[in-house]
Amino acid sequence: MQLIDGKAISEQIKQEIAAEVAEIVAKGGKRPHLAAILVGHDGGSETYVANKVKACEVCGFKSSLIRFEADVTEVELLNKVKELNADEDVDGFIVQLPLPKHISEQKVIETIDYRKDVDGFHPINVGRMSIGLPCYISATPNGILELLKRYKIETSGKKCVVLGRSNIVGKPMAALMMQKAYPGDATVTVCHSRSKDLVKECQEADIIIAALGQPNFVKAEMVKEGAVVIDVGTTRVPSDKTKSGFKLTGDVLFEEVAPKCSFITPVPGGVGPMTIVSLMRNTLLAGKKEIYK
Ligand SMILES: Nc1nc(=O)c2c([nH]1)NC[C@@H]1CN(c3ccc(C(=O)N[C@@H](CCC(=O)O)C(=O)O)cc3)C=[N+]21
Ligand SMILES: [Mg+2]
Repeated sequence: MQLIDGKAISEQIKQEIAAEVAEIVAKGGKRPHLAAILVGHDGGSETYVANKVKACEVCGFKSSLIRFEADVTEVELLNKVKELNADEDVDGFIVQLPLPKHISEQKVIETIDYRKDVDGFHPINVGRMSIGLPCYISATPNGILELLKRYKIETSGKKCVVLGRSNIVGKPMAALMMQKAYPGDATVTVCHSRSKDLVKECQEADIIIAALGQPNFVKAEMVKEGAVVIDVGTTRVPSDKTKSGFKLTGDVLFEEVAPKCSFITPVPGGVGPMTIVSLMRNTLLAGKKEIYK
């Protein structure tokens, strides 16, 4: 069994990005600038956004954090999005999800200029991704592709089961794993809460990508000997054993599943850090205007 070290790879990629930024700046080019909008004080969102700001520092990016209280109106938030769309200094920006119930996430995403949508959530980027055109690919699926690549994991002709059908992970992940490329060329099955034979599908899978948000959902009996297991889950489960009072828990019952795997990602230290690094890479592309002018 080989542990996929997302943390180590993410550190390596950040150094690669930092070197490229240093070169750009030395030649008189512009330092990439990522802005993030954070609404409310959700613990998970606070941590993820703080990690993004830290990663910007390591990569040599400029970063701006814009905060709103949870009772911000949709109009106020949309106005800030429009302001960032028009701000020539900002190369890319994200609005951290989830948003409070009174705000339409879809409306916010569609208001972001797709040329600055470094999350890759705008329908133009999603559409371009699904037909293989240059675009911003959403960070978590892209981070997973990078892990498969760096560990030289074979995907062509493999049976890949994606658990979960969210717009930000499950759907794009399935589209990417079936594309004519490496990583890709897999036979993809998507399972979700209404699937009838989820256990059987998993048992037949060469690659399982678990993105349901249900802690410890994937058990040993669901996994074939020698399978590759990618765990996207990051649920904060209460725990009295940690200082923070919670334990970050994946969708895979790691202790039980790991011995059966050829490769597995841990939580934390697997997909999460790669998600952040993918966002950094998209921001670098935005700064260089490589995808859209
Ligand atoms: N607009 C938007 N873009 C996102 O990309 C986005 C989002 N909203 N909302 C929530 C999800 C989740 N997500 C994670 C980012 C980093 C870690 C991460 O850094 N995880 C660390 C540990 C973090 C910790 O200590 O809690 C790890 O797994 O090792 C996890 C999850 C981005 N998302
Ligand atoms: Mg789901």
